Order: sequence, then C-alpha cells, then structure tokens
Amino acid sequence: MATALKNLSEYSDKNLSDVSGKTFAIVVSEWNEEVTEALYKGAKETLLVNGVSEKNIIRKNVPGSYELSLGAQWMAQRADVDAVICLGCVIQGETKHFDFINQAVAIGITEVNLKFNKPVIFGVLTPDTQEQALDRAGGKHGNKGDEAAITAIKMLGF
Ligand SMILES: Nc1c(NC[C@H](O)[C@H](O)[C@H](O)CO)[nH]c(=O)[nH]c1=O
Ligand SMILES: CC(=O)[C@@H](O)COP(=O)(O)O
Repeated sequence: MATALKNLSEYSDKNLSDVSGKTFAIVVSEWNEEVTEALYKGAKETLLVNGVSEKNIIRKNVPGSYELSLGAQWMAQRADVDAVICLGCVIQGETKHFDFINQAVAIGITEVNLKFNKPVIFGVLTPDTQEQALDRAGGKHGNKGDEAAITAIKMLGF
C-alpha cells in the first residue's frame, strides 16, 4: 500500500504566509479521545511553531465527530476567528453507522467553509482500527493534526 512506509504529514514550510496576527479555532471531538487529543496537540504545536499566539488559539470540544459541523459553524460565525480546524476520529464498527457519520461530517464541514467563506479544515481520521488511527496521530504515519494546521495556514495565504 502506498502509505505503508510514509510519514504522511511531511510538508514544506517554505512560502507559508505570516499568520502571527490570525486567530484559529480548533474543534475537537471527544470520541476516541486518545487519538483526538494527539491530533489536537499536533495541530496546536504546529500553529505555535508557525508564529500563532497561544491567546489566538481557541479550543471548542464537541461530543462526537457528527457534532463537528455545528461546532465549526459556531466558531466560523465569530468575526474574530480566521480559520477553523475540525479534529475527529471515526473508527469502523460493525454497522453502517461509520458511513453515515463520515458522510454527514464531510458534507457538513464543506458547507460551513462555503457558508462563511473561511477555511474550515477536515481533520477527521476514518480508520478501520485504533492502530491505524494512532499511526496517524503522532505515530509512524505522522500526525494529521499537524497537516490540518498547515492546511489552515496555507488557506489563509491565498
Ligand atoms: N462511533 C463514533 C462516534 N459516534 C458518535 C457520533 O459522532 C455522534 O456523537 C452521535 O451519533 C450523536 O449525534 N463519533 C466519533 O467521533 N467517532 C466514532 O468512532
Ligand atoms: C463508527 C461508529 O459509529 C461505531 O463505533 C459504532 O459501531 P457499530 O457500527 O458497531 O455500532
């Protein structure tokens, strides 16, 4: 598989715009907390490393990934928020619940982007197993939280 040996979160920090005055909201799903806390840690650290002030990083928790869309909307509608990062982890269970949550959150987050004309980043893992999730939350495949933060920074540079 293409991802087998890769750190998927490697990125170039060349040409990133100055975001030192920008405000970021991070919406975090409490489901699969071990994973989403690691995603949050990665996203926050990446924002700080790229010059964002700690006071300009707002955190909002929601119960599950399904609730990320509304949490993102609450944040995006604030005039002081420049970009929103949504973090979640939906692990495949025995039923189709996984598909419904993933479809709803993907569409919901896309709608919030377009409604508020602000970057709202999809940092939601959709793995088959907890191991795959941890591999992407600070493990051997990097940290999708870092990637989500870099994507938000890049989008603010357009
Ligand atoms: N099973 C997972 C969930 N389920 C909860 C839903 O997101 C939602 O909170 C519930 O349906 C009430 O609206 N959420 C995750 O983020 N990850 C899961 O694996
Ligand atoms: C992704 C889910 O919603 C999930 O954890 C629920 O599991 P199941 O499909 O076995 O009910």
